[in-house]
Amino acid sequence: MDFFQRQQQHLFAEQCQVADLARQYGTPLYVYSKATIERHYRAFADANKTAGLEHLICYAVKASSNLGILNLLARLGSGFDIVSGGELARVLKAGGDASKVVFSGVGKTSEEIRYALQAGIHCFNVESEAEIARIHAVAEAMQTKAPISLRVNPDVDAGTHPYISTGLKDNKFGVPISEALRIYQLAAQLPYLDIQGVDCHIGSQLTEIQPFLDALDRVLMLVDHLAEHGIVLSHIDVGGGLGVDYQGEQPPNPTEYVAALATKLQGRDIKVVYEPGRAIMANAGILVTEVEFLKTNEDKHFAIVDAAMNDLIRPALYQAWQEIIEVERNPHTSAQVYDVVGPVCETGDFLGKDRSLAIVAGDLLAVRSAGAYGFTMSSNYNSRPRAAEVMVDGAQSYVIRERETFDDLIKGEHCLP
Ligand SMILES: Cc1ncc(COP(=O)(O)O)c(C=O)c1O
Ligand SMILES: N[C@@H](CCCC[NH3+])C(=O)O
Repeated sequence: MDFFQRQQQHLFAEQCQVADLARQYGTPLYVYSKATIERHYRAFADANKTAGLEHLICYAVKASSNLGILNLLARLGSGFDIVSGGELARVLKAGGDASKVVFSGVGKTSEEIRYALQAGIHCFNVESEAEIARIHAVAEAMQTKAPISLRVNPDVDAGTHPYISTGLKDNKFGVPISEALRIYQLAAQLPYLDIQGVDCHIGSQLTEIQPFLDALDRVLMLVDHLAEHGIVLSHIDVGGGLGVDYQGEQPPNPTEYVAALATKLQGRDIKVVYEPGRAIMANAGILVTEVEFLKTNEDKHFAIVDAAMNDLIRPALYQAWQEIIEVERNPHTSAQVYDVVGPVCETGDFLGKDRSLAIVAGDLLAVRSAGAYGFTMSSNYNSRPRAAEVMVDGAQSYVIRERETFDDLIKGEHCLP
């Protein structure tokens, strides 16, 4: 039975053999499905059209920033949510439209602000008063107006992992919603700023709709309050955060999510901006790895694989659970419970614990739901070259990032003279 037949949710529609890809491109290997990315993006876009909402979908580049993926999304009409000058460079290189870019993040440098203004982005999502002053100063020096939204913190519990919750008052993101009117009034006085909207992102991997709706209620109250004070906004950025099924979670799908927001937005003449990352990419990608050795210490069985925490850090960092399955069923062995670990010198280097797998050395495993915050969070720790990335398109596959070589690892470094 092959990998795709075993996919219960048919996330990869292509009839392409993962084992063939692993043989062709080597492991560890990130494999993405073009059809799945397109389907997920269109689910957001179509739901907005159905609801009759004026909208802009700004894919969160941090989820997966490969040029091939950005290019695919740009061709579908997507905008982009960026958090650095580097992400803007990627978007532009991939053919993204700068006028559909929103720039989030608490620590934008003057250089990044200048670059974004030169490119002509849609909006800066401003996260503090100090940042307002900085953006204004850069815009003034360039004799231009900077489009801004204020990221407000509605103090809503997203009910997600504390490391990926962003909308509580003790998180570093945004300004307290109670301070927003004063800060908008301050910004309205500054001649080189152009107030466009309001922004709110309460966290990632949300599996319930209610926190989104609670946050939107608070933001809408602010929008009305601002209008009473003569500050009329042209968009509401609802952020990203829609969760996915890693381990049987049942988050609303993009259609249900957009429909629920739309009920609150009915009758309002305001554009909605979305910043989805995970919902588009997580279940459009897998990480393929080969079993190097099987090892038993006392009662514990380990499958030592050639991918590690440097390739996929989510299990180590957030105790995240991602399904691990055999790429091909091995008829010559029976299932055993393993910790699936990498070669990195850290006890926390695991991809999964207590997984029942029927494997021998040389077999291939696939870590599912690895398309978001997988490759983008990878590193060269332990001087390990980063994996290749491949896009599957029907029966075709394309390398969208080549595997790093040992030489790549030492480029730009110098011994002492
Ligand atoms: C400001 C902002 N927008 C969008 C996203 C994308 O979130 P997600 O991948 O959960 O959709 C994030 C990450 O949490 C974020 O911080
Ligand atoms: N990196 C996180 C999500 C962070 C979202 C960024 N604000 C994850 O893998 O779940």
